[in-house]
Amino acid sequence: MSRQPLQSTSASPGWITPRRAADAPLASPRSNGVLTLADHAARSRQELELTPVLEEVSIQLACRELFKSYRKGNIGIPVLQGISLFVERGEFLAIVGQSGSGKSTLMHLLATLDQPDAGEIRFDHHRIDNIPSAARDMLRNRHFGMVFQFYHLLPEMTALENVLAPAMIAGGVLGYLRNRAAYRRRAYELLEMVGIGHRAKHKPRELSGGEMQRAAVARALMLKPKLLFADEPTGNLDRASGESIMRMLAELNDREKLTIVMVTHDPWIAGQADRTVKLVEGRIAQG
Ligand SMILES: Nc1ncnc2c1ncn2[C@@H]1O[C@H](COP(=O)(O)OP(=O)(O)OP(=O)(O)O)[C@@H](O)[C@H]1O
Repeated sequence: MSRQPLQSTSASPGWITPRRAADAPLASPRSNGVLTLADHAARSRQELELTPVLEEVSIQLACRELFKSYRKGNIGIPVLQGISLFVERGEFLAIVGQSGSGKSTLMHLLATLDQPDAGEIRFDHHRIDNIPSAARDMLRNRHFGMVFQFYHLLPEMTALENVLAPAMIAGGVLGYLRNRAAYRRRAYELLEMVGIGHRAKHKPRELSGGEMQRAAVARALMLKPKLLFADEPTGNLDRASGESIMRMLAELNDREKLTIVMVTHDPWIAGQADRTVKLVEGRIAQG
């Protein structure tokens, strides 16, 4: 993929602030000392000027020198030890490594489900590791799709309702009700697209593993994400179901140019991606 220089006028994504970042005073704390979302966006722009390596427009997600430890009593268990990587727009990246090497931890940080101890993460050139948790929630809801090994579908909801859930969260009850017909149409279309339209009214316990993962993919696509994170998406499936989920992801990447970051320990699954990054004991393996 060709790289182009950054256009520093790139628009601020809607999840940061309804105000344009360029309009905000540069990183000025409010009188009560609390930074607003606009301040965070502006600060990101300031820092951007100091970090040319992350400025290329083709780079959608990047992290630099990420460290993460877990605490067990008084003992810190280092898991990530200085991870730097980037993901280009439209790229399909696989993160591989042995069990315990830190793959899921890294993906959780990149997807803002957890925060690093040190280092930075940028999405569309904006810092996302240090923004308030409400902004992180909004970012995930509006711009990230997530697919997990164990599906994480809500058990009391039908497949259709699970697919609709991100729209309900994004718009609140009123927003959802206002656009209910359009949302339901899209949810049905997505269930058809992933091949389980006939299971729309079924609850997760009435679906096979492969069907649950298809419903999870449809849910992840509901709000047209810019980036899809998939953590061992085939890890709980038999070979045939796993291959068909992978064909679906590869097609989304090919046709829709959807950026995908996938964690897997399976070499065949990783082979479906454009590029592979290998973790060894919390570091990126060289070569
Ligand atoms: N919440 C936690 N508290 C303490 N330790 C944790 C926690 N989550 C993960 N770990 C530890 O961090 C290390 C990395 O875990 P992680 O799940 O990121 O590895 P992984 O490469 O995804 O492994 P797998 O392929 O088995 O899922 C492991 O040693 C794990 O035990």
